[in-house]
Amino acid sequence: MAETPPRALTIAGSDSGGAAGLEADLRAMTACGVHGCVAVTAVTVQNSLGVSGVHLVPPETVAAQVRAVVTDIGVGAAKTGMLASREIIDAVADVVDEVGIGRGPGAVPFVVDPVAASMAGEQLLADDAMEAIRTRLFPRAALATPNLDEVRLLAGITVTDAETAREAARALHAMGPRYVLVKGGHLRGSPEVIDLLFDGEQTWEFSGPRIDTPHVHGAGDALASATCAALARGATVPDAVAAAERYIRRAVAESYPLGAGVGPVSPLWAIDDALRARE
Ligand SMILES: Nc1ncnc2c1ncn2[C@@H]1O[C@H](COP(=O)(O)OP(=O)(O)O)[C@@H](O)[C@H]1O
Ligand SMILES: Cc1ncc(COP(=O)(O)OP(=O)(O)O)c(N)n1
Repeated sequence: MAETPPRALTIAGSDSGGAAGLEADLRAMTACGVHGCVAVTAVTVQNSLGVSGVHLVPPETVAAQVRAVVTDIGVGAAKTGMLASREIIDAVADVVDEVGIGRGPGAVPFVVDPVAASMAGEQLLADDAMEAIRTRLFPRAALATPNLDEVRLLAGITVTDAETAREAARALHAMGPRYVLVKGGHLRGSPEVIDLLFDGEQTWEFSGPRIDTPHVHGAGDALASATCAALARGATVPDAVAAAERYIRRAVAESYPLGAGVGPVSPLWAIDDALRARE
């Protein structure tokens, strides 16, 4: 019998196409050496062409899943993905306080990925829920990981270059997260992708050439989950983000077509490496 591995929890929606959402989260956590647990918030009807339906899980069921996982299995870190509604965000904020996820003494780190829209622009978060992310989740977060569309919705800042990215990181940090990672994937004209981590004083820049692929579905989910996994293994936030950045670059480089639209990044690229080595 093997030892129990580190555990992490994703509080997220399901993507029937298996590219983003909790399906991407679990694959990324597995690839990063962590047993992933799930609190499902919503079932989406989704494929490579977009989202055509959303069915919400009752808020009390979302909270009950978190309680069931943490009180029995225990987790070293948790993350959010699609939270869908204000009511679910309120239930999550309450239950993470109850079970010791967040910022109190001895609390396990909480990564808030403020998922607001799908890659095709379909809304994944109700209009009145943005304010709840700002006021109820950000103050509990060790790390917030907005993409540039979410930066605009949350902070009202359109990022076009390094200076506006720094301005956005400062504005978002003032809303409460201990660290903010402004993800640069959506700055499509730029030959480099630059992600900026900020803790209120220090800035870390993670940059690399933009990989030429249209298939980036699930990139943000995999990045936040790899960070959450590294936190569950005991890394600091800057070290966890650095490890996740190395991981996501390779996942984007190994992305593949799937269906007629946008295909996924490859969270399990290390398995492909292992299989190739065995051939
Ligand atoms: N074309 C790309 N080349 C290299 N890295 C990328 C590319 N697209 C995305 N990434 C990486 O994936 C991360 C998440 O992608 P992004 O599109 O910014 O967020 P989301 O998937 O949440 O919309 C980026 O911050 C970046 O590190
Ligand atoms: C169920 C579900 N959750 C999250 C997303 C968004 O995924 P993300 O990796 O943040 O971004 P895109 O891949 O959509 O750019 C989703 N589509 N579905």
